[in-house]
Amino acid sequence: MSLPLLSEFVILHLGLGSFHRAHQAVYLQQLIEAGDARWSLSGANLRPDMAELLATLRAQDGCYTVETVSPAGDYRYQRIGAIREVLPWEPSLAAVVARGADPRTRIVSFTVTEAGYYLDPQDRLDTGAAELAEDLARARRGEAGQTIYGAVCAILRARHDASAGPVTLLNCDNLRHNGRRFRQGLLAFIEEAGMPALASWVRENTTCPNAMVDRITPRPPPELRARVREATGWDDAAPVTAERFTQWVIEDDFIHGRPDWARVGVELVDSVAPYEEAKIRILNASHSCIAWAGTLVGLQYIHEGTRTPAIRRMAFDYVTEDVIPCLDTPGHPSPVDLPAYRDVVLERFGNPAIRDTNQRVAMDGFSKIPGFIAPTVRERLARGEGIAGVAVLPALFLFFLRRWHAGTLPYRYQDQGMDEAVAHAICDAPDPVTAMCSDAGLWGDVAGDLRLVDAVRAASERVRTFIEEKSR
Ligand SMILES: NC(=O)c1ccc[n+]([C@@H]2O[C@H](COP(=O)([O-])OP(=O)(O)OC[C@H]3O[C@@H](n4cnc5c(N)ncnc54)[C@H](O)[C@@H]3O)[C@@H](O)[C@H]2O)c1
Ligand SMILES: OC[C@@H](O)C(O)[C@H](O)CO
Repeated sequence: MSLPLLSEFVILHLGLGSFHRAHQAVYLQQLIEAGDARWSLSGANLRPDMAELLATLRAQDGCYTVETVSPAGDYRYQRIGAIREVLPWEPSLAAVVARGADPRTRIVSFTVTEAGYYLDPQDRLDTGAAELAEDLARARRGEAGQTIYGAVCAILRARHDASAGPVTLLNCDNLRHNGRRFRQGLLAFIEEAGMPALASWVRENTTCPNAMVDRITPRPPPELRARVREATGWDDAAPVTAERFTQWVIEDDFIHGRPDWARVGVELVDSVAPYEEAKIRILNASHSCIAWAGTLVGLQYIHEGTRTPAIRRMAFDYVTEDVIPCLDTPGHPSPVDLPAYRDVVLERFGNPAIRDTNQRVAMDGFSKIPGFIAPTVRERLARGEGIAGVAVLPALFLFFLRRWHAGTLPYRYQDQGMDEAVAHAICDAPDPVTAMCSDAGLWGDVAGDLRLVDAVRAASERVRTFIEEKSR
């Protein structure tokens, strides 16, 4: 297959959702505008869920507008042309594999959501998941798959066969130790597919830096197109909108070169751990807290919940009482000013111009509880400390889940990590609190711990009172 020339070096990105276009593509655009055009992006989706958007982007030569809005309500518009190639989706992923095996491709990056990694709390690959089982069967037949592992496995096999050289695999999802854990899952997938020689090659010829990514990027609302047209004169059919704030911290472990991202504000560090812990536990977990609580009292947007004192208090207390003492200890002070970080995060959430929906942020609770919330419970219990602050979050989720179970949520709840039979069984149990707190998929080694059960039960009373007061 002949492929068009993109640039000297290429980043192949898998998962062309809103976030990639508002974050990684913007950094590369800024670098290009600063005069360094050695790198460009090729973008693709592993699933057929964005066919229309991909077609639109192709029709626009990969160009689109990013709208950003500051907490003070200042709007700015930037045209992005860094995605120089948009690969159409096809079941074989042939063009994706070919681009991945192109020697110019030095980085394969991806955003496939937290639920796209199929790792259990012990970081074992959940080979029982239907999509993964299908992809393993495809890999054994020499075909590409539609999970990140099935796709990257096919790319690496083609790259190995073509002697195309080493490649960095860069995870841009909200996942703790996202590079290391992806690598663990990938190697397990390749071994399970019966390709030990490829696994050895991957160990030697790839790196997977951990990275922390941050920019609140809501689903593009219908009115965005008109706003962009009004502001820029361009009738862009694929714009995105995001907050002005942006951050990308990456461990500097690239095996075959990288863009000079430091020129445009990317932080290249030795260890991303303190940044990702602060982000996941303070930003992402509080975000879910506000989305679940807001939904329970009939709110539609994140800023509305953040500006509701009782909801803000739940998030503030959770961070202040339970998270900060975990992340900033006398032996290991955090390089992040955590109270200031908390305050900035709450200010960002309160931005009314972002209009981020509770529906988007509430999703994937069955992946977010183990990833964002359970570590705080585990660490505090191990140290004999109380968990009253953090217990409010699963208590909110349980009320939320029971609304889903009863069919009374105001929107469709999406949760790729949820086994619906398990979720219904939790809600139908004589004691749903005990049932939820005993779920090993949510809580790992603290599942069933009576201190967790008691704390969530007490927190549930606080949540019940909150809902009753708000509905009076
Ligand atoms: N939106 C944000 O504010 C934000 C900020 C930081 C990080 N992120 C990360 O980016 C992810 C995507 O966010 P978005 O706003 O682009 O969402 P989106 O809905 O616009 O796009 C989701 C993308 O993930 C793909 N995908 C979903 N499940 C998959 C799976 N199981 N396997 C393979 N591909 C899958 C979809 O095809 C699509 O390309 C988030 O889940 C998060 O990890 C998002
Ligand atoms: O908490 C939901 C996330 O998608 C969030 O918007 C993002 O992580 C902010 O960077």
